[in-house]
This record gives sequence, structure tokens and C-alpha cells, in this order.
Amino acid sequence: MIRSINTLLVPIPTIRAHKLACTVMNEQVLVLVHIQTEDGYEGWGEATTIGGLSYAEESPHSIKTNIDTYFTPLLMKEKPTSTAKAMQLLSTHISGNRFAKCAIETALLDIEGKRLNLPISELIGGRVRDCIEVAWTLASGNTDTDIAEAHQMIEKRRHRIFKLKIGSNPILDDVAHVLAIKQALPDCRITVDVNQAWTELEAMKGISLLQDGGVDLIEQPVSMRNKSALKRLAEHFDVAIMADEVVQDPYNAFQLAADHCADVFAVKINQAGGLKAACLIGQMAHLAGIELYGGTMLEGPIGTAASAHVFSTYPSLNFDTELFGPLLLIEDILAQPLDYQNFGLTIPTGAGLGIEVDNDKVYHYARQANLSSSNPISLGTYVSDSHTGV
Ligand SMILES: O=C(O)C[C@H]1C=CC(=O)O1
Ligand SMILES: [Mn+2]
Repeated sequence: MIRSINTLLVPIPTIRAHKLACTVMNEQVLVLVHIQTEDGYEGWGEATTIGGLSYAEESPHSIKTNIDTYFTPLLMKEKPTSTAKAMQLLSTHISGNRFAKCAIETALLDIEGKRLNLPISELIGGRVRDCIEVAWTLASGNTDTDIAEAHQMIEKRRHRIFKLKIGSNPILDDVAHVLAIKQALPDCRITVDVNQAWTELEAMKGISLLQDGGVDLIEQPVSMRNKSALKRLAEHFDVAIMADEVVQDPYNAFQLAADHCADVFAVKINQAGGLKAACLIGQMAHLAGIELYGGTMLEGPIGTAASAHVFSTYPSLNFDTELFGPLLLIEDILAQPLDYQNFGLTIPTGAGLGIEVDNDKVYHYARQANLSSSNPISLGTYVSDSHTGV
């Protein structure tokens, strides 16, 4: 039986500015859910998003408000006796709010795993791999800085796949930036994420130049609203085209898979609405012959561990993952950091998420952020962006 549900906003600075087409991040606001049960178990979940409301439809504050106002009273009143029943209850009474649902499901699975002494991977289908390769995003905004950062990552054997965030500069400038990095790192896989910034016509031009320059993967080049453009681009080019923002819950992923709108799906547990939903999307994509990529909303270690459990169950993961979120933050909130080495992340083997959250640290940071009104939580720097019509 659930005794308490606490939702905490925990802002942590990033190691450097992280520039996307829709926002510039100097800190990440972790949205953490802590559930405690009457019989002494506790579980953690995470509903972190990117840049306030600039990336997705739920903001850190809306997630906290909605969990406190709607999710918690419902769960406390109905007292579901399993994670599956709790999620069924939430899906019946609460529409949308996929990030919030993901955090609740994660915390409940963490508890269920601890109760059964099994890692979450074994509760959601069973792992078929114990380690996953992790790409790093170069997004300092400067080509030479990005190249130097990539060399450091290779030297430390942390990453050898690099994703570049483009779309906020003129196309030819972005292409020149990407190709300079590709030439400096000829043995590395280089991918680009346009975060919806191009029109179809711009994408035709940009992708053609990137494909000729040897780029390996193009992520969400056009608006998520224009699924047919994404499909046309995937059909037109040999280079792999990946759907990201457009891949949401299993219903919409089903349509995308059935229409074969992209060569690869980036799956994110928060965008999907939870771990089981993300498993379902992975299975559907696989059945439709679509490749899989383990995506991130730049979560801290809780959401990252949860994602790793999900991706460990995928039948194939040919485009690897980008679960580097915790490494972008200056502080860790775990007693023992996640195990990144040899270009990969080891999937935790302990019960539940298999991690130990430093509760004192997390509650301390959350209190500090709430008390200090002169230091409000930053929600990213607004970047004017024409593709979303704002
Ligand atoms: O993929 C996205 O759009 C979001 C995120 C993932 C890595 C990164 O740098 O940003
Ligand atoms: Mn993306």
C-alpha cells in the first residue's frame, strides 16, 4: 500500500551550455518522484523534460502540479495492488500526461522489483544484453570546442558515437560545422539532430549534403506534424532517417510503424508514457522492420537507469543509445554513479532500478531550489523558432 508520493524539482547545472534548435540549457531541472509504501519499501521515478515547455507539452511545474493534484489522490483512494493495476487506473482516469505517468510507473516498478528481488529489466520482458553503447551529444555551439570535446571522450573511452545538434543556423553553416567534425573524426559514427527545424525543401538540400559528407543518421529533420514529409525523406535518401519527437505513445507509434514513416525510431520512456509503453513501441518497430535507437530526454540517473532497463530488452538495438544525461550534469544524486566505461553503460543488476538514490542530497537540493526565490529554476533560454509557429 502506498504511504506517500513526493514530487521534487531538482535543478542541477550542466557542465557546459547545451544548445538545441529550440532552447539553450545551462541547467537541467530533474523532476523526481519518490514513493514510499506502508511496509517500508521506497521507489524512485523521473519525469524530466528539456527546456521548460520548449520541447514537450509537459513542464516540470505542470508535472509536479498534476501529480500532486490528480495522480496522488487517485492512487491513495483506489489503492491499486500492483504496478499494472495502478497504470490501468491512471490510463482510465487521466488523459495525456505521459511524462508524469512514466515517473509513477518507474517508481512503482522499482518497488515491485525490490519486493521480488528482481531487476526491472526482468519484470518488463527480460534483458537480452547487459551493456549498451552510449553516444555523446556535441552541442557547445563551437566547431573547434566540439572536436576537442570529442577527442577527450574517445581518449577516456567514454564515447565514440557523436550526435550534433543543428537547425538553428543557416543550413550551409550547419552543414559546414557537421562536415568539419566528420572530417576530424573519420572513424566515428556521426549523427545529426535537427529537432524539427527544417522545412521539407530545406531538408532535401541539407540531407543531400550531409549524406554526401558521410553522416550516418539524420534525426527528426522536419516538424513532427508533417509525418508524410518524414516518410518521403526516408524513401528518398539512403542515409537513415530517424523519427524522434513524433514518436509518442504506442497508439501513434503503431501508425508510424504501419506507415513505415522512418527508418529508425528514437524511443524515450517519458515520451512513450512509461516503461511498458516504451517496450511495446520497441517491439512494434521491430516487427515493422524499423531499427531502434535508445533516446533520452536528458534525464538524470534515475530516468537513465529506467531507460537502460527498457533498452536492454529490445530484440535489436542497431543504432545504440544516447543515455548520457547524468554525464551532462555537474552533480550526481546516486550513492554510486552509473557504470560508464568502454564506450558503454552497464545495465544495473540489483533489484528494481538497481541504483541507490542519495535521499538527503536530493531533498536538500529540492528544498534549496524552492526556498530561494531570488534564484528561480531556469527553464532554458528561449530560442525563436519558426517551425513551431511561435
Ligand atoms: O534527442 C533530443 O531531441 C533531445 C536530447 C537528446 C540528446 C540531446 O542532446 O538532446
Ligand atoms: Mn532528438
